[in-house]
Amino acid sequence: MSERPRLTVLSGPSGVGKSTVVAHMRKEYPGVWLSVSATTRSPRPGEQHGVHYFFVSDEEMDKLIANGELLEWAEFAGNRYGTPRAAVLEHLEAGVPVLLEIDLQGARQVRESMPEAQLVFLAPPSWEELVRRLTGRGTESPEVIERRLAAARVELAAEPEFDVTLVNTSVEDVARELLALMNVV
Ligand SMILES: Nc1nc2c(ncn2[C@@H]2O[C@H](COP(=O)(O)OP(=O)(O)O)[C@@H](O)[C@H]2O)c(=O)[nH]1
Ligand SMILES: Nc1ncnc2c1ncn2[C@@H]1O[C@H](COP(=O)(O)OP(=O)(O)O)[C@@H](O)[C@H]1O
Repeated sequence: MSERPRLTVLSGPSGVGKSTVVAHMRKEYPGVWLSVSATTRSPRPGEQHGVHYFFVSDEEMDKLIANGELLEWAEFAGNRYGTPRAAVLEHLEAGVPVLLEIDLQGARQVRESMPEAQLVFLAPPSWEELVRRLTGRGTESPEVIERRLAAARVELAAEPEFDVTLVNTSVEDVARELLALMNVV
C-alpha cells in the first residue's frame, strides 16, 4: 500500500542551490508538483510569470494576504513571498506529491498549519561555498548579497527545527534523496 502523498517543504539559505535542485528534480521526475509562489520581487532575466513566480505588485500582494489566499507568506530581504493555498490543497487532494520551496519563516508557518508536512533543510557543504555560490550566481548586487548572507546565518542556525537535512554537494544526489523522502522513487 502506498502512503498518501505528503506536503514537503524545502528550505535553506539563499544561494545553497534550492532552485537548481528543484529544476533538476522536475526534469527527471515531472510527477512532483512544485507550488508557484507569488512575489513582489522583480523578475530576474529568464524568469517567467506563472512559471518561476507570479510577479505581483505590492497592492496585489496586500489583497492576496487580506483575502486569506496564501497558505503562508513572509518578507525576505526586502520583498514579500507567499504560497497560493488553493493550488496546494487541490494537488494534495488529487494525490499528487507537492513540494514548496520557501524560506524559514514560511516553513515555520506550514509546520503550524499543516503539522503532517515534512520539512527538509538544504545545507551548503560549507559557509565559504555558500558565499561562493551566492556571489557566483551574479544575479544580485553586493548590497543584496549582504542582506541574503545575513539572512543565511539565521537560516543555518534553524537547521535543528527541520525533520531532515540534505547537504547540497551533488545536485543529482540531493534531487534523488529528496524524491526518496517524498516517496516518489
Ligand atoms: N515564505 C516563503 N518564502 C518563499 C516563497 N517563495 C520563495 N521563497 C523564498 O524566498 C527566498 C528568496 O527567493 P528568491 O528571491 O527567488 O531567491 P533565491 O531563492 O535565492 O534564488 C528563498 O529563501 C525562497 O525559498 C514563498 O512562497 N513563501
Ligand atoms: N551542488 C552544487 N554544486 C555547485 N554549484 C551549485 C550546486 N547547486 C547549485 N549551485 C550553484 O549555486 C548557485 C546558487 O544556486 P540556486 O539554485 O540559485 O540557489 P537558491 O535557489 O538556493 O538561492 C547557482 O549559480 C548554482 O548553479
